[in-house]
Amino acid sequence: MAKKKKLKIAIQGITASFHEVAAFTYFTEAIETVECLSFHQLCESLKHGYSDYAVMAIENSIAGSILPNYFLLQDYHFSIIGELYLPIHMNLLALPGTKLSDIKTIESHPMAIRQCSDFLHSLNGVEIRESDDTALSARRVKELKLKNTAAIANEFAAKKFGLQILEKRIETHKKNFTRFLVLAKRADRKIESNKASMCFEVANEVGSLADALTTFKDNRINLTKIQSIPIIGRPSEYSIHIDVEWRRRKNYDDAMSAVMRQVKNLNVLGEYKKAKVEYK
Ligand SMILES: O=C(O)C(=O)C[C@]1(C(=O)O)C=C[C@@H](O)C=C1
Repeated sequence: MAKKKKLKIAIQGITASFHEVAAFTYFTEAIETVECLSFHQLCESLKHGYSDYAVMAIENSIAGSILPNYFLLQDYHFSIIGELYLPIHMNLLALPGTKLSDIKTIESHPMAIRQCSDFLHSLNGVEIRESDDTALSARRVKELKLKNTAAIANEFAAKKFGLQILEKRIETHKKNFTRFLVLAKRADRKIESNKASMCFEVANEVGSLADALTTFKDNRINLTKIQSIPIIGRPSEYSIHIDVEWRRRKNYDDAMSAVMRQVKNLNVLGEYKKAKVEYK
């Protein structure tokens, strides 16, 4: 029997990155990951068909929204077909035999650095360097035998690249999670959805945003996220991104047909199944 082809999933970062963990956690079928060293590259991979889906971090419970990714969602017109909340545990990794006092430089992905700011502020005289990916930083320490550099990454990266964990769980708050979106080129009509993401613009007038949000409230639609996104070239004007969830589909449909008349440039970015936040 012919072997079933594995789904190709674009991830930001390399093997053992948090994106790879997110991809293997979300998909139950056989997958292979397509490594991308930026979120822009990840979108290009999906756009040109080098991957079937993409997994994209969108917000973190310590570091907040990844604003550039909201722009990418608007620009690429992909469909959000799912989401995942992944618990994030950060570790400081170094070559075996290294002591914390040997470390002169710490490098990692900027979102990882922001999640460990309390720990990093407690160190003196250590240079913090941003990289494209947590796992890539770990691999660099190993491959270049960097004796005075440590990487912030997960425990899989420690194992994969043969590094020692110098400090465990250095995230500023132990209940730390990153929300990832699963993107496809087209919407999947088979998905039984109870959550949606959308963006729109409102007139710069008293109450225009409040009116639109009240429409959701009146239809018993729960707002789970609101993010304003600057409109480039129109200073002080914003596009509003919201995530909403519902119990009864009819409530959502009713709210949408009313909201459509209250806002401009309404763009539904995806309807999908809401994920649970499970702390470990
Ligand atoms: O560097 C990684 O390992 C990533 O997968 C990127 C990323 C991010 O973009 O937020 C993913 C999860 C964590 O929040 C830290 C970094």
